[in-house]
Amino acid sequence: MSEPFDDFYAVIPAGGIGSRLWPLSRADAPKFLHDLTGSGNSLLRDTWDRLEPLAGPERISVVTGRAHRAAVEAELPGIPDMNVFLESEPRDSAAAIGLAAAILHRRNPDVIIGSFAADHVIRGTRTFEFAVQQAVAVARAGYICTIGIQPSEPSVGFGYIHKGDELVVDGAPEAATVERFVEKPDLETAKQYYADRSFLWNAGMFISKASVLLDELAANEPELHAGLLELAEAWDDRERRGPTVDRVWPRLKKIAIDYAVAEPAADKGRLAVIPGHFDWDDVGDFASLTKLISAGRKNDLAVLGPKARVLSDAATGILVSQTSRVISLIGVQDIVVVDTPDALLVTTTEHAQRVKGVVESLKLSGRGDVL
Ligand SMILES: Nc1nc2c(ncn2[C@@H]2O[C@H](COP(=O)(O)OP(=O)(O)O[C@H]3O[C@H](CO)[C@@H](O)[C@H](O)[C@@H]3O)[C@@H](O)[C@H]2O)c(=O)[nH]1
Repeated sequence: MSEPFDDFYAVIPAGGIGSRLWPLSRADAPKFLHDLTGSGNSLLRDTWDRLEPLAGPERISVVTGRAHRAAVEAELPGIPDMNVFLESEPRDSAAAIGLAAAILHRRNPDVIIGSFAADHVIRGTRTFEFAVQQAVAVARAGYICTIGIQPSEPSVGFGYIHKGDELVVDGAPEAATVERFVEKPDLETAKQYYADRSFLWNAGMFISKASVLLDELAANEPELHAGLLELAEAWDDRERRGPTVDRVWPRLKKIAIDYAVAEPAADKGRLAVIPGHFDWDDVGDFASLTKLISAGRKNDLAVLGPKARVLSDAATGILVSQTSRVISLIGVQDIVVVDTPDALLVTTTEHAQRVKGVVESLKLSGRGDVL
């Protein structure tokens, strides 16, 4: 186990709904609260357990919606109350991570923060810890450090990091500069990046001094930055926190950290990268969930659900069951069936990315009750 660094705080933004995993993932049961690996733990709990050796329970904070407070505290009984930052509504990742940066910076101006998505699957504890330790060293040198994963396909669901020259930083032998950061390119561009081994996927982790992240936000999104400082100033005063959140939070710009910070920081030479040699999966849709559960056994049907009752004959793909209904699948390939008490999804792994479109349509047609 590695030594904790006294000035390092881990931040877990836990707010994404994971709409490509609907109807498994819902507004009131988002992806990070599910056990998708069969470990017996939610993804959020696994994230906490991964970070604890690096930051210790006193220095891990979670940014989440007010509605998820009880569920988060039940998953993480060791989290101190002052480390739970509650939003009144989702305002995307720049606001969520920026809020934690602003509060923690106000409490300690020298703090280094690392943000780690709440809903990823990572295997390889030692290599993960080594990557984060290097990233903290790079952050101490004044950079915003990302962790990059060698792409295994031309995905359009990730940010791409164009790795530059070696960056000489003590304690970070694998550090490199970043030439460019491109958030979610189109397919043609993704294919070019995939063919070029110097592009890495952004694993959704950003490690920097809180002050450096806030300076970048101030330069690129001054109104968002001003709102975050106002919130941080009132945060530790119990009387003022609630009214300030109600007034300021809903006005904050909705923008992802990748656009608000990573892309512009790369253009200014302030972004760095450490390659991650661990197994990483963001389990963003049912195609990746199928791969994860079937662990390479392509001729089997992957099944998720404690009460699943399935009869399958020559079927491949995935069945997710939250009911006790008997489901039989015969001679269907790469099928995705998700059976819940009030919604049923049937698609194929090839079309898994399009589930997000169903969620959008349901929103527009006023069927928020099944989201
Ligand atoms: N608290 C809170 N957290 C949020 C919110 N919106 C997003 N998050 C959290 O921020 C993290 C990333 O947000 P996503 O919205 O899931 O991002 P993405 O589309 O998957 O893309 C990001 O991650 C990819 C890797 O999975 C990256 O490749 C990509 O560049 C980007 O960073 C997740 O932990 C998510 O829970 C919010 O409003 N509130």
